Amino acid sequence: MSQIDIFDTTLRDGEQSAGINLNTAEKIEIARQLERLGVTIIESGFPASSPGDFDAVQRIAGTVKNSIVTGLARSIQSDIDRTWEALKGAEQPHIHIFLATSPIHMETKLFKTPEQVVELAVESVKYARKFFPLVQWSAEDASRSDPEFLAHIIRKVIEAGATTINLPDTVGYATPHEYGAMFKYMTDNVAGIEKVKLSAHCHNDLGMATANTLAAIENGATQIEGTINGIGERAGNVALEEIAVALHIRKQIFNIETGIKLNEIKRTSQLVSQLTGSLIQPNKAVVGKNAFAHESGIHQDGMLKNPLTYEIITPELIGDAATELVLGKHSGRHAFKDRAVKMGFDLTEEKLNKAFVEFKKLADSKKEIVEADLYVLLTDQQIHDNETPVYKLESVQVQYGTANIPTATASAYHPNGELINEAATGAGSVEAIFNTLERIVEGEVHILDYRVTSIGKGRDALGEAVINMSYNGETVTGRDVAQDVLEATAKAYLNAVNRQIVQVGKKVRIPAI
Ligand SMILES: CC(=O)SCCNC(=O)CCNC(=O)[C@H](O)C(C)(C)COP(=O)(O)OP(=O)(O)OC[C@H]1O[C@@H](n2cnc3c(N)ncnc32)[C@H](O)[C@@H]1OP(=O)(O)O
Ligand SMILES: CC(C)C(=O)C(=O)O
Repeated sequence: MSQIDIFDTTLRDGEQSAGINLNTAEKIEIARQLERLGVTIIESGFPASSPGDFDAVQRIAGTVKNSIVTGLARSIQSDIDRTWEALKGAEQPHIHIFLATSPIHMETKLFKTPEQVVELAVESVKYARKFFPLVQWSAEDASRSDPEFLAHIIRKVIEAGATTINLPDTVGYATPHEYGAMFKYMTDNVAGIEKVKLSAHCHNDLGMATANTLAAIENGATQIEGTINGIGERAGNVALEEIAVALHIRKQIFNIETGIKLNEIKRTSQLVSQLTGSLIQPNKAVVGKNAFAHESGIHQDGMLKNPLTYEIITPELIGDAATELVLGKHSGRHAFKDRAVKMGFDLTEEKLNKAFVEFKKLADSKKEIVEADLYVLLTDQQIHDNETPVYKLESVQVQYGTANIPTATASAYHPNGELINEAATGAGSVEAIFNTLERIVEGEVHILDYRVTSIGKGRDALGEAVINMSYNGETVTGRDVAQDVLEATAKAYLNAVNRQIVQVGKKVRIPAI
């Protein structure tokens, strides 16, 4: 198995993302985690660009011991001098010098002829080698450069002392075939290229950064540059976690070792997201919130029977929590039953089926069913006894306005099967409901306690009502949930009454909720 180097540029190209600005302390924290992750090189900034970047690069070089620390510089002596100032205390001083080689950049940005560009590249590499044992030279916009010219300038900078040659797809323009072909062309046509490291640096403008990087590896790249979570200029850089995991999962194809501690990936990703304030899209490969979440019934059934049916990466591999079978409208009975059993419910098939029907109804109106929702649903099934007739709420309606007296109307089936309609007023909507239901229910009710809370998070969280009452001299508690707290209140009221009726009917004690 051969080894490739991982060059992390989260703190340089990653920080070039619009809206990201890390201070020195944050950069040091990320650098320490990158070191733990096992990256070979940390590009910690562009020392000549600002005093803040200079400070961060210098301090990271003094802190990190197990990864090489580098800084970016233009092909300008003062940039190189500044980088040396920042990095001279590093264990293995390394500089990254770049110069554009594509016609469009040379002509319209640098205003230089190809010959002038070669001369400048050679001069700057020679100058840098006076100080730095390790000099990486990047041909900015390599993928839009003329291959013959690129091969020529690479020969010259290798002669001048470059120890790494980087061929960036600066604007994310190349296709995997083209990018791989460029590496092959350089390996075939530049004598001595095997003596230096050959690096890939891909941007994601067309969503091909990962594929391009893998194509470079297949065609001779020995170093990969990228960022954590794929942050970076415009659409970002290649996400290093994707490369590391792809090389691991498909090792039969690549036969490559990266030195990355895969189980540090999740932690690194979260730290970078937190400190940069750059959120990770939920469906992001490897580190997205949904990367290990299975929502549909057929997938969940497969996962329960054999996880390999739908899971090519385990969350444990990258240091993430366990796989999640998210219960929602696409879930099936197998996943539902599995969760009920894990939650400690031991229901008959019939009751599970009934709960499943209720679950599907609820899932139609709620994005995600959380355990608290399930708890209520399954508990209801556990206590519900079809043989004892009970009260059943048909409908409830409340009229409320600051200028009106709150009035509730309700219809409910009496245990004898009769549909009863009643209305009453109250000091508020809840009292109006209580007063209305008191007219429907036979017997004496005294409300002892009442509370409402929300179940789950977000706007579509369910409302839960819990009512503790004395009914016909016995203390009972009723609980229910609904999208609306007033509906939950009416149901909880009748549930409390029904629990007493069922207890009396069965002559058994039902445990308190
Ligand atoms: C592909 C990449 O990601 S390259 C890295 C990009 N990163 C950054 O630019 C972040 C940090 N940059 C900065 O803080 C500033 O741009 C600085 C401090 C580096 C330079 O600022 P300024 O001196 O005001 O120049 P400005 O950024 O406006 O223009 C860049 C100049 O560098 C020149 N230049 C660009 N690349 C190179 C290079 N590799 N070598 C030499 N000169 C270069 C440009 O031609 C332009 O020169 P000009 O002023 O003669 O026209
Ligand atoms: C400086 C170089 C390597 C770069 O960031 C790019 O070309 O994208």
